[in-house]
Order: sequence, then C-alpha cells, then structure tokens
Amino acid sequence: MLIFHIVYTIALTISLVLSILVLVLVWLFHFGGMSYGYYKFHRRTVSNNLKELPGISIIKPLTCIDSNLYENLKTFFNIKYPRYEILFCVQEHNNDLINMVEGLRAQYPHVESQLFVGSQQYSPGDELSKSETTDIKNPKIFNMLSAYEKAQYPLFLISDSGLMMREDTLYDMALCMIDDVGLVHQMPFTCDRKGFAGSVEKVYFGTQHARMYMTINFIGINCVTGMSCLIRKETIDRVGGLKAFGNYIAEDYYIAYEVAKQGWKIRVAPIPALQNSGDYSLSIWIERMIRWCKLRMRLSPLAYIEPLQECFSSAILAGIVTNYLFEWNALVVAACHILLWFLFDYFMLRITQGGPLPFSKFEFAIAWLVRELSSFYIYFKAFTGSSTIRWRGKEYRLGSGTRAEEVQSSPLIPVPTIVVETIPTSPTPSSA
Ligand SMILES: CCCCCCCC/C=C\CCCCCCCC(=O)N[C@@H](CO)[C@H](O)/C=C/CCCCCCCCCCCCC
Ligand SMILES: O=c1ccn([C@@H]2O[C@H](COP(=O)(O)OP(=O)(O)O[C@H]3OC[C@@H](O)[C@H](O)[C@H]3O)[C@@H](O)[C@H]2O)c(=O)[nH]1
Repeated sequence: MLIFHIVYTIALTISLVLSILVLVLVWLFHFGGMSYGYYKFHRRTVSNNLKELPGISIIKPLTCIDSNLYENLKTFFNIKYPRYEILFCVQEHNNDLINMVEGLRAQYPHVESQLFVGSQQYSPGDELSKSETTDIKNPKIFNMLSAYEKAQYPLFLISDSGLMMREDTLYDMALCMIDDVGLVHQMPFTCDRKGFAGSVEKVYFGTQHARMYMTINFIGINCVTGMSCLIRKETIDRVGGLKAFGNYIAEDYYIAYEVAKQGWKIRVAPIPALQNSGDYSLSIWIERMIRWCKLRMRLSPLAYIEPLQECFSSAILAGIVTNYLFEWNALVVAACHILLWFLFDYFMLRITQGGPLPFSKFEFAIAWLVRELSSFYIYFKAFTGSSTIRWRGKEYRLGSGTRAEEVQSSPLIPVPTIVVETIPTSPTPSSA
C-alpha cells in the first residue's frame, strides 16, 4: 500500500510538473512568435546599393496548370531587381503548360529566362534508364536538376509554382543575404483569396503555423519550408548540387541543415511567401497538412507532442492543473484560456498580414474554430495513417528521415532535356 502511495505521488508530481511546463511553453510560443513576427515582418531594409546586388537564378518547378498559374508566373517577370533569370522546369511533357510558359517568355523578351522539360515517366527499355539521376526519389529535386546545373548566378531562389511575387520581394530577400548568411527563406503565408477555404488557410498559416515557425527559427532550430528559399549556390555546389538531397521528400529541411552545417546563418525574409494557387479547398489543405505532419514525424520525435501546443488541448490541461492546485473552476479557466488564445491569434494574423484582414471578425472566428478543430483530425490521420503520402498524383513510401520510395510506379527517368533559351534583347530595367 505504501509503495502504491509513493508511486502515485511520484507520477502525480511528474505529471503536474510536465503539464505546467507545457502551459508555460505554449504561452512562450505566443509571445516569442508574436514578438519575432512583429520585429521581422513587413519591415523595409533600406539600401542604396541596388546595382551591387548579386545576380539571382530563380528556379520554378512546375507540374501542371491551375487557374491562377498564368497570373502568378507573370509576377516573376515584373520583379524589380537588377540581374536575374527565371529557369522554368516542366516536369513532364505538357503542351498546355509549355505553351503558357513560352507565351510569357515571348511577352517579356527582356527578362532572361530558360525553359527545361526535363523528366518523364519510365519507359521500359529506354537507354537513358541507366543515368546516374535515376536514384533521385524526390520529384521536385528531379525536376530542378537541369536548371540548377545551368543556373549562372551566385544565388538561386527555389520558388514553388503556387507562389506570386511582389515586385520588391526578391530585393528584400537579397538584402538579408549579408556576408555570413547562406539561406534566406520566406515563411509560408497566403494571398487574399475568395471563399471560406482561403480564409481557413490564411488563418492557419498566419496563426498556429506562424507562431511555431517564428519561435523555432528565433531559437535557432532548423525549421525551413522550401517553398521560397534564396540560397548561396556555392553551399550546394560543395556537396555536389541539388541531387545530394534527392533521396528525401523533406529536401527543404536537409538543404537548410547542410547550409547551417557549413557555418552559414539562416534568415527569415521580411515578406512572407504569398501562396496563390488556384486549386484550394478545405480537403486539399487538410491532405497537405497531413502530408507535412507525416514529414515532421520522420524529422523529429517532437512532432508527436505537437497536439499539446494546440488551443483546446492546452485549455483542458490549464483547467485540470489550476483546479487541482488552486481549486479554480476548470471550465472558467479553460474558457479564459481559449478567449485569450483567440485574441493572441488575431493579433498574430494581423502582424503576419501586415494590414487589415480580407474578411470580417466573424469570419475569422469561424475559420479559427474550424482550423483549431481540424488540427486534431490532421494529427490523428498522420499519426495513425500509413507511411505513404500522395504528392502531385504520385504515392511515396516514407522511411526514416523522410527517405522516399515511389510506390507502384516507375522511377523517374530523365529524357533528353529540352532547353529553350532567351537572350535578352534589351538591357534588364533597373529598379533603382
Ligand atoms: C508544449 C509542447 C511542445 C511542442 C513541441 C512542438 C514541436 C513542433 C514541431 C513542429 C512545428 C513547427 C511547424 C513549422 C512548420 C513546418 C511546416 C512543414 O511541415 N514543412 C515541411 C514541408 O515543407 C518541411 O519539410 C519541414 C520543415 C521543418 C520541420 C521541423 C521539425 C523539427 C522541429 C523541432 C521543433 C523543436 C521545438 C522545440 C520547442 C521547445
Ligand atoms: O512531382 C512533383 C511534385 C512537386 N513539384 C513541385 O514542387 C513544388 C511544391 O509542390 P506542392 O506545391 O505540391 O507541395 P507543397 O507546397 O506541399 O511542398 C512543400 O512540401 C514538401 C517540400 O518538399 C517542398 O519543398 C515544400 O515546398 C511545386 O513547385 C511543384 O511544382 C514537382 O516539381 N514535382
């Protein structure tokens, strides 16, 4: 009986201490994320040496057309930056996509650009199947290989297809690339898009995601999403190019890891990445979040306790702990916790947006509630689901560290790369 009492007391004490630690941490995440976001986002870096900025090769991996792609790609031709090239990578032969890119390139002949059509499904008997690139498992890396090899500038930007770019963003990112910095990344966020799904996505990327992304980056832990990353080319050349990261689906994590390992600093850009894909809905967002969560589970065991840093789970914890310690009413404490959290999230979103929100406070409240509740479904599906993920129509089995194997389909086989090049007909306009 005495033993039982001792064990019970020890277990209770440990649970209490851990619960208090979690509660302290979640509120520190709020303060950390909000302060760092406030300090970082939408702040102009002033510099007069625009002409001295290094040239940048922008790599755009593309797979298919969505209803906003044309407008999104167009924004890359209107960037104000003295020297840059755009390297379009079309994964599989897709005439409509190739024509779209070609049309844009013809419209902006003064912007340096190239088009690569570099990968195709495996065809048995193809002589090229013995190529050294057949062991590349990450399709995004595979898609970018030829462009990377042709990139002519000392910095390159990996920029996902769903992004639109403001005229001054590249300039702002380049200004962050000071002497000891090796990688500048944009925190994923969204454009103002119509409909409730657009609001939920904005609320997610601007609240819970922004809070954790900014806090983790503030404390210097590797947390880089590869959606929009400006990288010193020499750091990747040193390990043999992008193909060095081809075995992992979370190539972004490993690229940042490598840059940091070489002693370079990593910086968050002042403007968050503006995702503006035309294909968006609640189910697409949930599927993507489950995929990301599966990646994080294979990158860090801490991903398994992520549910604890959600509003409702920590509210329950706060209610139980304060009721046990001070006999406070658990429901009242939990309600206050939720209300305060909701207000903090609203301010975090305003900071990330850098201005007024495109929806009413009422819509924010509903989108926030949907996001909070769906997070448990996302964790549940990721934790209990299979080790496979679906990405752009293909299935991959994830091993440890997100090492990938494509399921039930052939490995990516290169076809002779088609390169279409434009030599600028007039000097690139300077934005000075
Ligand atoms: C009180 C509870 C403590 C909870 C600890 C929570 C750990 C949280 C882990 C991750 C949440 C951050 C999410 C940031 C967004 C990442 C988006 C993403 O999944 N991107 C992937 C696809 O592009 C990408 O491959 C992954 C990139 C980064 C993964 C980072 C994993 C390591 C995280 C370690 C966190 C330590 C936090 C310690 C806090 C004290
Ligand atoms: O088969 C593919 C899949 C994707 N891609 C490209 O990779 C980029 C990102 O793809 P999506 O938008 O589908 O996916 P996500 O936004 O979820 O990607 C994110 O998660 C996985 C990481 O590896 C990526 O770096 C990150 O951006 C796009 O530009 C897409 O065109 C390919 O080139 N081939």
